[in-house]
Amino acid sequence: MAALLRAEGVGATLGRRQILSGVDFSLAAGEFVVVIGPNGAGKTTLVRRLAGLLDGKGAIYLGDQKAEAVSPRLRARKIGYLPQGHVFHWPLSVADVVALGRIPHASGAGDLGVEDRAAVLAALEATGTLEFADRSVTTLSGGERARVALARVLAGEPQIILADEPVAALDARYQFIVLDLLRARARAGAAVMAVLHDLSLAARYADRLVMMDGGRIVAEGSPEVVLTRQNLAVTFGIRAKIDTVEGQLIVTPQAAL
Ligand SMILES: Nc1ncnc2c1ncn2[C@@H]1O[C@H](COP(=O)(O)OP(=O)(O)OP(=O)(O)O)[C@@H](O)[C@H]1O
Repeated sequence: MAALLRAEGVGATLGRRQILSGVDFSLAAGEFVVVIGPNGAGKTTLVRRLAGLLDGKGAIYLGDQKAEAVSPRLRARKIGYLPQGHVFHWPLSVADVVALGRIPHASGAGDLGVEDRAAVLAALEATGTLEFADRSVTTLSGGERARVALARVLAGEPQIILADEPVAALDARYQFIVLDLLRARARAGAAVMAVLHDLSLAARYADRLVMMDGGRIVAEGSPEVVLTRQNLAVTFGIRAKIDTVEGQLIVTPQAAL
């Protein structure tokens, strides 16, 4: 299937450090790709580079157009970026925060139309945040805020979703709900990439896994191909038990090496 997002030989330098180098990556419509890697591997940097928030070597394409040739407004409509550990600084209501996700679609006056309101409501419902739609985001728990941040992204109905640790703050039930939601977006035709730390969840949800280390992609493919004892030892520095239970790969980290 044609890639909605493609990176060719991308790099990024932060401070004076080369953080990413020579990364080739693609994300097709209908695909759910999960990126894994140890702390400092460059996952967030890759997500930010793909989202157009960092410059660097290489090229990024949206469809067959270079990303920088696409207007910022259209880019914002196409790409939904969920940052890691998003912090809200303003005491806006949850409904208003989620409505911000419609800004790239707004008319000149910025008013919400019928479609906008429907998308906001659907995102609130899907993320279980409708029940506190009128509350200020600053009064919510960490997991509740994380779901509001996701709702804002979903409200924009982007073709491409780049989610950096979307379930890190969530309880076990909401981890499934949110990953089911992201997978459903992919099945409905979006191209979805998520960074996850839980390797069993990564295996369960990924159509394709991308393992990073030292700013590079070190393994890529099906969970069975990527999540080997050897790769987990070399890349994560862990000894792990790998089982298949009811067709699902389960990774149990056992010790740091
Ligand atoms: N502004 C900066 N200046 C120098 N180094 C930076 C800067 N920002 C990030 N880094 C470094 O770049 C490397 C990659 O960071 P990045 O946030 O992409 O890692 P990550 O894989 O997302 O890690 P984590 O799992 O901890 O979130 C890290 O070693 C980090 O310290």
